[in-house]
Amino acid sequence: MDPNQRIARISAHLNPPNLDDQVQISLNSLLNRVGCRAKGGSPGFKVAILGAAGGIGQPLAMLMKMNPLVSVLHLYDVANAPGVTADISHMDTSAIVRGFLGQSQLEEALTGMDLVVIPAGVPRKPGMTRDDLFNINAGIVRTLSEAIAKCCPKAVVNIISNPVNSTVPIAAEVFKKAGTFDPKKLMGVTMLDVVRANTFVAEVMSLDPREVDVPVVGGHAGVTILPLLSQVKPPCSFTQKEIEYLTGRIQNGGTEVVEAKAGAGSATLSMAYAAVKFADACLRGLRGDANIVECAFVASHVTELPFFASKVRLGRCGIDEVYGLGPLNEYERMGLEMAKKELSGSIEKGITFVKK
Ligand SMILES: NC(=O)c1ccc[n+]([C@@H]2O[C@H](COP(=O)([O-])OP(=O)(O)OC[C@H]3O[C@@H](n4cnc5c(N)ncnc54)[C@H](O)[C@@H]3O)[C@@H](O)[C@H]2O)c1
Ligand SMILES: O=C(O)C[C@H](O)C(=O)O
Repeated sequence: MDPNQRIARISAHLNPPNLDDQVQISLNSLLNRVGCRAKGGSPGFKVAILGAAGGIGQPLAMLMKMNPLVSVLHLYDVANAPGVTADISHMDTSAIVRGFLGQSQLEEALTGMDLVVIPAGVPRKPGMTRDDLFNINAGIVRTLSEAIAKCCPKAVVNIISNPVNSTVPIAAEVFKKAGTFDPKKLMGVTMLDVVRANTFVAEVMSLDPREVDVPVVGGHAGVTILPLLSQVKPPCSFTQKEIEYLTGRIQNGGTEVVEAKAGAGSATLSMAYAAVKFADACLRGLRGDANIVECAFVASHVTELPFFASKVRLGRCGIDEVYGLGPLNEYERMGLEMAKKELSGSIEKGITFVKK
């Protein structure tokens, strides 16, 4: 198709001829006011990465710069943000990149953002649990969330910093205090568990990992990571030995990388890949694409706990629907009880940290 014809077709889609200008403007301002994106809004999204100079932040920034849905990319860190920004900004893709260094530039980094991705914080070393990171990362996530509440309260927020089972409740509590909490906008990123589960199941079943879809629910630490192998697509039948091997490997995927890196940090490259996969799903949802379904750790009524990871449908306002768990087998029901027990303490710890 001739490029001019293509532009005309796209703009007709963004601005349907049956809406007169005044109606379109009112619709846009109404949707903006409730924190949703309108048809006819900017074709690109503004994305900030907080912790952009870190092990995850750098490859994540590179992959986001390659994403055609991103028009503006803000890279914030307390160290080395200018260097990473200069480097990434030379890539010949369309997103405009700006760097922000240190607390004094945090508010500028956040103003006007549609999506904020947070990989700021310290990673594990061998022998540590994710909860051992709480003392340092809880404060970092609280500070960053306070700035989000002030500067871009309608942004979708993707939290990567560990322990996710506590940092998401921390962010929620900060937003509640500020009066800006919208459960549709806050998501803990558990996509790496799904990415790992797809890979390991594909290995066992000799499938192409791109064709495998494993729901992983619960949370993001040890036994709270609950792969639902009875719901794998395409349908697979596993032996009990395979189920135990796969469940253990998926739950310990993070530790496998921490030990292999032997003190040099935790998963960064696979995490950047997973973070971009999830961020891209959020952006496609904001754009209005249909049927965008991914797993994430979110405010939830799926169990008695206030937060839980399950499949969610992403849309123009963030999360449009949180799905239930579907039918579980006996092994998964036992796993669910163990997951809930541990999750409950981690969620409470996050909430108490902000309330105290
Ligand atoms: N959700 C997941 O699946 C998942 C996967 C891997 C890692 N993680 C977590 O992501 C976090 C980051 O891991 P990493 O390997 O990139 O660590 P890293 O140490 O390589 O990078 C962290 C970055 O955060 C920056 N930072 C520290 N304090 C900050 C602040 N107050 N504001 C902004 N930036 C700040 C640091 O300067 C650094 O550049 C860790 O907590 C890790 O456990 C989560
Ligand atoms: O394991 C870690 O500490 C990092 C991350 O949560 C992971 O799952 O790789």
